[in-house]
Amino acid sequence: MSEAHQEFGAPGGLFRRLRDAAGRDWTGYTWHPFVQRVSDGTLPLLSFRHYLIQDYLFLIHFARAKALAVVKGESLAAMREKAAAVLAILDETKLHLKYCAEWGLSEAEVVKVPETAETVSYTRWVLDRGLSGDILDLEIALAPCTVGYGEVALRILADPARKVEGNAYQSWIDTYADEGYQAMARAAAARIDALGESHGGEARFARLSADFAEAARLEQRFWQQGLDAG
Ligand SMILES: Cc1ncc(C[n+]2csc(CCO)c2C)c(N)n1
Repeated sequence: MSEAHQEFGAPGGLFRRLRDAAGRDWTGYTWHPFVQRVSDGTLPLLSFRHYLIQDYLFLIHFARAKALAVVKGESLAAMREKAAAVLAILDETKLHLKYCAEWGLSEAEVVKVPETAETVSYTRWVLDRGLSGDILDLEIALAPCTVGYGEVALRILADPARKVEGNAYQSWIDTYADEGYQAMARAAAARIDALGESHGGEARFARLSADFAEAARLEQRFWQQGLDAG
C-alpha cells in the first residue's frame, strides 16, 4: 500500500490538513531511517536498545501529559476515555520491560538511566502545550505520537524491503500493526477532526500546524538518538 498515510483522518478534516501541511517533517518522522532499518531488520541492536530504554522513560512522561487530558476533558465520557488511555500507555511499557528483561535489564535498572536531551525536550514540550493551552492544543501535541506510530506500522507492512522471517524487531512491529492499535490511531485522528470542528481549528490553523510539525521533528530526533547510539 503506497498511500499508507491516507488511512488516518477524514478527507478535508483537521488531521489530514495538519499532516499534509507538515509535509517533509511528517514523512521524515514516519519513514525515518530508523524505521526503515527496523523494517528490513538491519537496525543495530545497540540502536534499538538505546531507543527502547529512552522510550520507556518517554512513556512515563507521556502518560503524565495524557493525564492532563483527563484534567482538561470537557465531558465525563471524555474524562473516562482519557483515564483509560493513561492506563493503556502505562501498559505499553510492559513490552519495553520484556525486551529489557531479555537483555538482562530490570525495571529498577531502566528507571535509573538518565533521560537524554531528546527525551526531555519532547516530553516536556508536550506537557507545556497541555498546561498552557486548551484541550485542542494538548491533543495536537499528543496526536503525532499516537497516529504517527500507526502510520509507521502501515509503512513497514507495505515496505518491499521488509524482512519478515527472523526480524529481531517483529514483536515491536506487531504491537503497532495490531488491529486494536490501528483502531486507536484512527480514533485519535477522528478526534482531532472533531475537535477541529468544535474548537475553531480553522481560525487556529497556523499555531496548530506549527505545533504539529514541531512534534513530528521531535519524533525524528527521538529516532535519530537511537541511530546515533548504534
Ligand atoms: C517516541 C514515541 N512516540 C510515539 C510512541 C507511541 N505511543 C506512545 S504512547 C502510545 C499509546 C497511545 O497513545 C503510543 C502508541 C512511542 N512509544 N514513543
